Amino acid sequence: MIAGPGAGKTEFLAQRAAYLLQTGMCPSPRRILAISFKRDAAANLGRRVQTRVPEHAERFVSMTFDAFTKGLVDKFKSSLPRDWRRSNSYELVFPSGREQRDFVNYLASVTPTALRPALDTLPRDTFSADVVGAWALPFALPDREPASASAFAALTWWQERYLQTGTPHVDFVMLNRLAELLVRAVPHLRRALQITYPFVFVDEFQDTTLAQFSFLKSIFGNGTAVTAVGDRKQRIMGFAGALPNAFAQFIRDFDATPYPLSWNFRSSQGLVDLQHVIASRLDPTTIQVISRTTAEHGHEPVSLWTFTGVAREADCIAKWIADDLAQSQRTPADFALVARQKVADFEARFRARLAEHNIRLRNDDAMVGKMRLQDLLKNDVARLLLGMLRLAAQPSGLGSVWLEASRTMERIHGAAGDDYAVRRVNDELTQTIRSLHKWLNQHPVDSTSTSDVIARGLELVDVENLRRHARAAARGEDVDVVFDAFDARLAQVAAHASDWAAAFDDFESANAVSLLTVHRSKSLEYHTVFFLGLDDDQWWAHDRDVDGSTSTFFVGLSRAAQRLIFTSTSAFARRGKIADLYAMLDEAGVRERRWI
Ligand SMILES: Nc1ncnc2c1ncn2[C@@H]1O[C@H](COP(=O)(O)OP(=O)(O)OP(=O)(O)O)[C@@H](O)[C@H]1O
Repeated sequence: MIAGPGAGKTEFLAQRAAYLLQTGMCPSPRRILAISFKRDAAANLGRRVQTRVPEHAERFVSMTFDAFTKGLVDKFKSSLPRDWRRSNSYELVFPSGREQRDFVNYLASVTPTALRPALDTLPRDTFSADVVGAWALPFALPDREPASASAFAALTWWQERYLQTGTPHVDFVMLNRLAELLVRAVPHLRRALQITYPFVFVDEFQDTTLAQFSFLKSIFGNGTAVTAVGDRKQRIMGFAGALPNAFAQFIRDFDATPYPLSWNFRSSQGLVDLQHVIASRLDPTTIQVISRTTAEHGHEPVSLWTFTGVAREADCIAKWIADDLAQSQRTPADFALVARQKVADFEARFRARLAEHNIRLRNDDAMVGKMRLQDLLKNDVARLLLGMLRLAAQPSGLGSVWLEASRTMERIHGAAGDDYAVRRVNDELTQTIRSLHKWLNQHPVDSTSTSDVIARGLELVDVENLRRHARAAARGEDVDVVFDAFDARLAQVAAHASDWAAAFDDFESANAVSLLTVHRSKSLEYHTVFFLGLDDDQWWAHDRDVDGSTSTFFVGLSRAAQRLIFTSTSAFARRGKIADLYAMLDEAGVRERRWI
């Protein structure tokens, strides 16, 4: 399914899942495996299916590519061919672009003379994705040096990081390669996966890397119904090794039939017209999409606001949002501040200015412990813990929080569909919340450590059961990382809160203006989007990869449903590196408003 933003690709996957599960086309105990690139996208899709068919949600497994491959390796690593088996547990690492470049430089000193000239052809910035990711691990280590420079380079990478004595260091590309080797080396495992998952969905397929593609093909290339959805124009992971044209390769290798969609259910027509100008630049064959959303009266769909300085920008926008909220039914969560990459540059200023109007800001990109806030807030286990704490601190008026917590508990205890078990789980939840309520009353926010709160909450639920559930729901994800991140976030908000109810409310900041990068905004939507910083500072790397950068521009601007406002504080932006982006806005007739 190849279609533009807002066409309903994710919604289509949720509907297809409900259809396959309800009609028995995917009969119990078989499951659907849905693979996404972002944890948040995996959680969104899982939730959409949960809402539609709660009685079958158990059989819809939605996770990220990385969690799936890591889960396989963690569970079956003892079945790896002998040369690749390691007795030490590994350390997960994330090689930076610089490490990869340094490694390619280092190769020159160890590569046999005959292969040296070919070293220059190896990609430096995407070495891990393109070279290590492309090399299929042989069952046994070769006893002679590989004949090609890329195979030699990949093997050397494995030797330095994984095969030598000591703690092995692996990144997600290496985990992917190990998982691929596993399913090749253990036919029973491949067969078990194929039987368990007769249907596989892959969202955002345009961002698939070579390693992910070949892994998918190794397991599900034969006999499994694989549905890939995405939009070539939203390919924004080129820097991380996304295939140049994953769809063409998919159509060829999986013998797939492509279907286009030509509606946009998200954005009003004025926004769709702007999107068409940029889409046509990215793909001249793009068809004109029709908006299926009614434009609300009184809005200018797109505009460009320029300011004399950053303080003025934050001031005006905060006041404008406050006025808009006062005159409408909208809430702060209808607004997003999106930036190319450096959102931290905006955070303090906008937080302070919005606070003057009693409006909260939530930085979805902020790191809490080892997680991004957005991922933490979408995590099932974190949501359950937070839900229980919120219910304990504020026993009435949180019906939807109760419903979500009780549904999660039912899933954890495998109670869904069994009336007696459901009642028992709900009784237990009520008891837990009562007990927590008492405890919180005796331990005020200003004199209690947040880790004690978490420990108390976990004491009351069956924590081992919770761990098992978390492992099954998102294989490969470490629950302790979630607990640490939870603690970090709670400590952050508790420091300024007058009581626990306020702290837990602040934790989620559900009713806040979101601040996030374009990458984090992927697949999300907001009534009004401010696309901040249309200047060389945010877009400094535009000329290095104009297509990738224009796709990023496209992803960011297509999050808006009714209003999109670009902003700039630089008088030279129009004539700088992103002059071509400004030219597209001019072509689309976007009007500039100068805030003096
Ligand atoms: N058939 C439909 N009828 C009505 N609304 C729909 C339909 N399909 C999708 N929507 C709504 O349109 C919006 C966009 O849908 P969705 O998120 O599935 O789009 P997408 O194609 O995945 O977008 P993107 O590529 O931008 O992430 C959502 O609010 C969704 O609920």
